[in-house]
Amino acid sequence: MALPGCLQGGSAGARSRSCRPRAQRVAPIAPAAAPLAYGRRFRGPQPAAVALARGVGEVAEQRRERAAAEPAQQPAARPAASANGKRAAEDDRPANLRNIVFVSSEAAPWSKTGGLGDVVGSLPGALAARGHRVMVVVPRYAEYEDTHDTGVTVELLGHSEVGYFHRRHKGVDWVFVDHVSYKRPNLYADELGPYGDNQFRFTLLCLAACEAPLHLPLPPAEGGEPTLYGEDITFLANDWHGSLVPVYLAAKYRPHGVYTNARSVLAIHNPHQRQGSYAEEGRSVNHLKAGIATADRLLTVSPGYSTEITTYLGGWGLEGLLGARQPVLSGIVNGIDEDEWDPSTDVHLARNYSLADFKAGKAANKAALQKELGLPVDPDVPLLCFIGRLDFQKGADLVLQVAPWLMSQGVQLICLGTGTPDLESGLRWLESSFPEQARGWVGFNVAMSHKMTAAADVLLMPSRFEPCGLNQLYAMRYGAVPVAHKTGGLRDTVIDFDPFAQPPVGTGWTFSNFEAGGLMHAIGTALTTLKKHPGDFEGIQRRGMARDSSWNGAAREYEQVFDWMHMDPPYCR
Ligand SMILES: Nc1ncnc2c1ncn2[C@@H]1O[C@H](COP(=O)(O)OP(=O)(O)O[C@H]2O[C@H](CO)[C@@H](O)[C@H](O)[C@H]2O)[C@@H](O)[C@H]1O
Repeated sequence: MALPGCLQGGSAGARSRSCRPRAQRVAPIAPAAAPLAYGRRFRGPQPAAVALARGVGEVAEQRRERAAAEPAQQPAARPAASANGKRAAEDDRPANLRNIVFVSSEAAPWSKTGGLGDVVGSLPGALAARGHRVMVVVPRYAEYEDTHDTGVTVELLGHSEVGYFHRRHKGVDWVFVDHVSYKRPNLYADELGPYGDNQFRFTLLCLAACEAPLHLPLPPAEGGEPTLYGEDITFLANDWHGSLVPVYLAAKYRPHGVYTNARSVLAIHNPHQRQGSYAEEGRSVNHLKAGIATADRLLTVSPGYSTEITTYLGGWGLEGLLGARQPVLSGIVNGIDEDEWDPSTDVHLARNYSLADFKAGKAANKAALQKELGLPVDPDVPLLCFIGRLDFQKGADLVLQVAPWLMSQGVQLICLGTGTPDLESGLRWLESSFPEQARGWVGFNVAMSHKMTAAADVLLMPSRFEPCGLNQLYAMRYGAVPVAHKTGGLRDTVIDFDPFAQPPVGTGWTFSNFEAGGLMHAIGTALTTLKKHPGDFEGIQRRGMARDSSWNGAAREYEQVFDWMHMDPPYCR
């Protein structure tokens, strides 16, 4: 297949006029020598220079010879060992065990600005627990504790030398790419806007991730000598930051016989992200578009959103391309990190609780939060919370719009978020206008987000669009009832309460019209149910808490996508 037009004209990092870089551009692909021990470097005259001189074709030929002489470790032969000592149940073992490499700009707990960090912090562990060998490649934004320098460095994009730090945690190889451009106070932007070199920074990440399985000898989960992941890789690239992985596989590696058995999935968590100053206005290369055009499979984080994204209203200008690739576009609802978000063990809570004693547990957490924030301590006043980025997506403006009406309903409202200056000012206005009833916490505070989720009766999620949404999943697990806009993943995960169904069904309320009236109507119904039909409200809480939000089910669906993908030839050859 010819490479699509969006790739022609070069990328921010490679500035090549052609899709296929010349042989000398691929120097970092190391020759297939014996596996490298920790501490050996690619810099200097040896491997990189040798690879340069030989060209990638020769390197690939050597790999094949070596593979014939020493058959590579077959992932499928490994036992389903795991992360936290957990093992996939015997009847729930994946048909094919794979070498999976995540490429992401964030992974909690090391780096997180939102839901992407949560997902990449927890899904890899679930896949490792099912027996896969899993590596996650993320930037090394800071000096992370408990990571060690592998000593391996590779020179990429001309003169940019990256190093690799490593930690084995929850059965996963966490690999941190070290480069000076990642060492900034924030991940993507400062007060002047997105960093001007973001495209370079994440081009570098993609290349470093492509090189890691070839260069980085890591100890296998079951112990023993370090081995390379090799070439038989399932890449899982996330958002625009990882989008050049499929491009490089298609344009740089496969044409030279490297990664011919590798495949790539592009997971779209949020297409409405700024990658650089002008990128989204079409005046620059669009990495996400390039990834969509070249990945073997596409994923979004809910079935609902996978449909919305192919429409004019949800595609952010990419709906045509996404529509054309709809046959390979799947939607899988996120799971949650059940260790971090568990009310029975959560270290941030004033009192831990479970389904058995949730009413007393939530009452204790509500009182503690009211006291901490200087609100009147009152068990009977309904407590509504909002947590999220203060931007166009999350609909904080709608919450502020209905706030005066809400206050007249005799509730307490706590909002936590950070984002655009106007909405941050809005939170301050809320608190100063209604000091007896409202708090607006401007900032990113994980502990506070846990406390609020435990204390809340109702969690507001009036997102304009929402690929999946995690806060409503956390809320349900903590017995807070979501009131959400009926969009994307919120539509898929929040089931409207139906008091007439036998037995009653529902885990919250949604509203269809994105306007103040829609939100007020849904909140009004929730408050009436809470006050006048407490038994019904408790049933909603119980069903939410019992909902299965584990990653294991989602991991199974990911495996299905991987299996389909590996049955097909590469999309771009
Ligand atoms: N001020 C603050 N203080 C503390 N914690 C805060 C915070 N603001 C946000 N958070 C936390 O950040 C996470 C946000 O996750 P979401 O899924 O709701 O949104 P996000 O839009 O970032 O993610 C994108 O990717 C995810 C993952 O796929 C999709 O679910 C989502 O729809 C998509 O937009 C939650 O863990 C939340 O608690």
